[in-house]
Formats: sequence, C-alpha cells, structure tokens
Amino acid sequence: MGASDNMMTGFANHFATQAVPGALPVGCNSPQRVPFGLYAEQLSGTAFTAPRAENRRSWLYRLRPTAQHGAYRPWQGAGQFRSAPFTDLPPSPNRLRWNPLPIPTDPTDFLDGLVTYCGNGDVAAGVGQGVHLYACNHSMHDRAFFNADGEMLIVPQEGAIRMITELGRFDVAPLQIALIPRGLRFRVELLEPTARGYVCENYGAAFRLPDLGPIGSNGLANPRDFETPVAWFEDVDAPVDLIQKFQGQLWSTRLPHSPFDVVAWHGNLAPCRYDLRRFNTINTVSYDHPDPSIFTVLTSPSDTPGTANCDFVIFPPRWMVAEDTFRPPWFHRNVMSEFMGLITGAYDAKAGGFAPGGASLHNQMASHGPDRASYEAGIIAALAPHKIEATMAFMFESRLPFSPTSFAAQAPFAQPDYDQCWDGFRKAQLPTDKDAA
Ligand SMILES: O=C(O)Cc1cc(O)ccc1O
Ligand SMILES: [Fe+2]
Repeated sequence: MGASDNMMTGFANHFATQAVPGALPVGCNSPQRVPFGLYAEQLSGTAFTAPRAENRRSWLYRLRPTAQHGAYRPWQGAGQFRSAPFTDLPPSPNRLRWNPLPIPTDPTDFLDGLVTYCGNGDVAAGVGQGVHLYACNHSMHDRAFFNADGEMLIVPQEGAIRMITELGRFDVAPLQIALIPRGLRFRVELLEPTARGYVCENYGAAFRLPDLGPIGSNGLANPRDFETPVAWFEDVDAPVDLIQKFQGQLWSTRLPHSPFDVVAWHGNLAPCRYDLRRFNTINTVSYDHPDPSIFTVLTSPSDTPGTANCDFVIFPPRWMVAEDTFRPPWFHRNVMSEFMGLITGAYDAKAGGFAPGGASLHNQMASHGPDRASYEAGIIAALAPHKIEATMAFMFESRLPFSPTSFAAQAPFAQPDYDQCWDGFRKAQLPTDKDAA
C-alpha cells in the first residue's frame, strides 16, 4: 500500500479513525479503561475555552503515554533553523532575492536541511512566523521532530516526501502542500534522492480557509479537497531521538520506542494535504488586475480583522482575459510584507532572476512590481485571451515586516544586484507646449 491511499476529506473536519478495530472509544473521550490498555491523550491546538468555531483538539489513543520520557537537553543540530525575533541584523527596507537553495552533498535530512531565511513577530508572543527553505538528500532515521512554537506549512518544490505523523502518514509532492499542527510529532522520508521546498512556520493563529464574501459559498480552495490521513502506527521498540523546538531553541530526548504509536484518534486537529492544482482560481473577466488576495489559499488571522498574520497566496495557471489592462502585477508599495517562492515555471512579474527554488522578499512599503523586461512586454502584449501555464508561484504575506537572518542576507546564493531589474525605465513624456499648440 502507498502511504497516501487512505485519506479522509474536509478541512478541519471532526474525524474519527482507528487502525485496529475496536481501538477507538465510543461515546466518550476518556473511559476508565481504554480498549486494549491504550492510553488516551488530548492534544490541544487552541485554548480549552476558545470559541467553538475556533476550537481545535484531538484525542489520541496510543501504546504508551507521551508523558513517559526523560528530560529534554539542548540539541545542537539543525544549526540554520532559527526563530524570531531576529535581531542579528537591523530589519532591512531593501528588496532581496535569492537564487535556488543549493541541494547539499553531505548526508542531510529534512531537519538538518532547514535554513531560515527570515521571520517576524516573536515565538514567545505567539505572533508572526519563521520562513524557511529545506534542501535534503536523506530521510529522517531514528529521529522525530515536533514544533512547540508553531504549525508548519510545508510547500515542496522538488522531490516528493512522505510525512510520517502521529495521526497517520501521507505523501506530498511538488504542487501539493502539507499542514502540520503545532506540537504534532513527525518525521520526513524522501521518496526521491533529493528534496527541496519552503516552510512557513506559523507562530500565530492556525491557518484556516479565508472567508469568501461576495464570491459565495464555493471557490478558491474548496474544503473537500483537503485530505487527512487515517490512523496508522508503528509498533517499534528501538531508540528514537525526539527533537522539539521550544521558544526558539532545539531540545532532544531519547525515547526507547517509536513516538508514532497512535492506534486510533478522533478530533479536528490533524495534519492535512492539499493539491494546489485543485484551487478554483477566480479573477477578472472584464478589466484591471485584482489584488492578489483573490488567490488566498489559507489565512492565519491576526487580532485586526482583515489584516493577516500570514496569508498563503498562490499564483496558479489561469486564463488572462482582461481588456485594456496591463496584465502582469502592477507596481505597488504594500503595507503588508511579501515573501515569495516559486515552485515551478516562470512568474509573470519577473522575466528573469526568480527561479524555482529561489525566493524574494519585499518588505512593508518597498517599491516593487514588474521588472523592466516584464513591464515592456506587458505594455505591448496583444490582449487576446492568454493562458498562463505550467507555473506555480506563492507568497507568504504578513502584516509584520520580515527580518532576514544574517545567514540568508550573506548567503552566496543571495542576489546582490536585485535592484537592477528595475533599472532603466524611460521617463514618461508629458506633452510640451508645442504639442498643445
Ligand atoms: O509582488 C508580487 O509579485 C505579488 C503580487 C502579485 C500581484 O498580482 C499583485 C500584487 C502583488 O503584491
Ligand atoms: Fe507585491
């Protein structure tokens, strides 16, 4: 069986699943004796008292209680995996862009291969996010990870990966995403020799589907296209290093057995997968270029309505039909801050320099938009219906400016000449008095 065969559908549904018949208690969460002597454990994703519509939690029934572990000790691995606040550099108003993150040649697993590019907010305040790329060539062996600091939105760019989680296992390939709840233990296995991708580590309110307003009751990412694995466990009594990130520091403890020992579970806090090709893209059929919020897949709200801690936005294949319109993204200065990545193909605002596996950062109020070549092509393009094909760019857009890590700012794959893509625009020519005469 492939690890992806058995998935349940719906975003944050109340699921119930058991890998062994009779393992899941019926009618109560915490019976005096759980079937087969399993241990019941509640995993909370929101405060107990969060409003019902927000409340996320699951009940896990496992071979041993997770409480049975020794002390965590500081762990020195994954040296480029960092957390906000980033104070190593002053936050920069400069536009930044990176070439693709190199794939390592030394044995490197997902955790070793995480490189933090930037972030904002503060893990302690539960606000903001860390933005990372991963590049790896090994599966995680004898090692599992959980993130006490936030949920992880994983965006593979190259190489399919298998997510082994406490609540089940599933495969994620480029053009799909995985969302791993805060605190959930997982390991990443490679299904191809190498893998690379992006991660938004969300310290804030959990990602959810955006409201649709006048769009109506369907469209954008439809809830039924999110998939959650059925219960799956491994009964392995061999040592495993369980690593966690807690308040920005990595810690580890050794367990004598696999932490993936959940035989049954129920609840609405669970990992999920979504195929970006299922996105129902909505756009203009008359004129002008709508704001990119029309492409929001998931949003992590902040305390200010409509002003996200993070929006996950994609730029998928789509028909462009707007009349009398400059069709690529316009020039703009945004009160929100924009980190972009490219999964495949080309992005319509950048004729060159923004490659799959690369990244760009346009912070609050940074002037940006089409590079000169894209601009010049855009103003003379024939405005027949045109399909943008074979591409998938995305943006993590945040109300908080992103501070780059010094590693990312100084990386050999950073592009020191990014500003030059906007050089050489000709000055507009106003009519002279002579023209008017
Ligand atoms: O800057 C970018 O490329 C992202 C973006 C795309 C778009 O179509 C409109 C605004 C915007 O910020
Ligand atoms: Fe932008």
